[in-house]
Amino acid sequence: MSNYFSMEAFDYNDIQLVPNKCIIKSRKEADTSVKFGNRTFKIPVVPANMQSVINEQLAIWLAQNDYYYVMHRFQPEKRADFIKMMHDKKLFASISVGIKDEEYTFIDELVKQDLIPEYITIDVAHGHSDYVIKMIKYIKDKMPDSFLTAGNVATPEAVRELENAGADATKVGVGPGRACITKLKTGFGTGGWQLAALRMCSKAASKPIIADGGIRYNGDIAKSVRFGASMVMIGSMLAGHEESPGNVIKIDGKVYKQYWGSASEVQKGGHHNVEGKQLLVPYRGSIKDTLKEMQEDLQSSISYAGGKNLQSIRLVDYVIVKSSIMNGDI
Ligand SMILES: NC(=O)C1=CN([C@@H]2O[C@H](COP(=O)(O)OP(=O)(O)OC[C@H]3O[C@@H](n4cnc5c(N)ncnc54)[C@H](OP(=O)(O)O)[C@@H]3O)[C@@H](O)[C@H]2O)C=CC1
Ligand SMILES: Nc1nc2c(ncn2[C@@H]2O[C@H](COP(=O)(O)O)[C@@H](O)[C@H]2O)c(=O)[nH]1
Repeated sequence: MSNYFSMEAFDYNDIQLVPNKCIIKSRKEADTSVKFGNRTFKIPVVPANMQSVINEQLAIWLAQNDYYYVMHRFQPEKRADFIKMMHDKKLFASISVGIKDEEYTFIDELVKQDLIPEYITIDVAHGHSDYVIKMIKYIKDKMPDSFLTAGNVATPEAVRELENAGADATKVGVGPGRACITKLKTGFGTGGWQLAALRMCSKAASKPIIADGGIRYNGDIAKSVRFGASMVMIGSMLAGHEESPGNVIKIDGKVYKQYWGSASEVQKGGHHNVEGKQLLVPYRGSIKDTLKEMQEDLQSSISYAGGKNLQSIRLVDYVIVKSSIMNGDI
């Protein structure tokens, strides 16, 4: 049993990273690329595998442009064709699965048809579970060459157990999401201390971690990297784009897009075990520009870290400033 009472609880708002002497002439020299599985991606950012964030068209564009993506699992019958379509285009396939009985049949069917995705993500709310461990073992047995991420979890114990079961990466974050009401409805999760949870989990991890949920500013990506993330999963900040699946809504001359949680009533089509809500996020133009801006801001972060690549961010000092980083600015 871990003792969390003595743990320092802090979140993205509570931390500032401490600059080091700059060693590059231009921020353009800073390398933001990250290896995840067998591939190298432009930035350590992945749009959330939610139906309000990603669709097939966006997945194709992301894969074509060296961004990591994870397709959602909410149209299960389309997943086999999706893998085939991506492979026909010579692109990598990255899908999500759940843990219900029919998912075992789905994995068997993929193996039978020789449709092996390069990346698989086991995506459930409470990933520290024997049923997730069983699914990890099943997938690694049937598809040993697929890079398997499992989540979501909140503790070092969970990270270790999923890694030991065979997961190639774990996804950390229970309840910090913008569309999340898990923290309110169940009293559990990493809402308000996601960054501290990430720190704790990454100390225990021997494989990559995806930090999932709670990113509100581009600088939070660098903070996630500092505290051990190899990848950062983002929902709300990537949901308001031209390419995003949500409907456009206009109110008083302002333009928004719908963003809904994967455990919301909208997604589930019913009101049992609802742990998510729908909200509006401001329309932000093309996702291409937002991803480019994230890359440029990360290049600046690397420069402030006094290095040339993401590794330099992992080594910087930090200060806990307890919700005062806005300094009255907003
Ligand atoms: N990151 C986060 O904080 C959260 C994310 N989500 C997202 O919502 C989507 C739906 O998630 P989920 O409901 O897990 O998917 P599923 O509906 O596939 O449920 C997962 C399975 O685990 C069982 N289960 C047992 N305990 C729990 C529990 N506490 N929470 C959820 N399932 C449990 C479920 O059975 P039964 O339904 O009968 O209980 C079901 O068989 C996913 O995309 C998930 O990532 C949802 C909540 C939190
Ligand atoms: N508790 C819930 N969490 C959810 C739900 N749908 C998605 N999610 C998680 O949120 C992140 C995205 O977070 P954001 O802060 O960037 O918006 C996503 O990747 C999931 O892990 C939900 O219905 N309930």
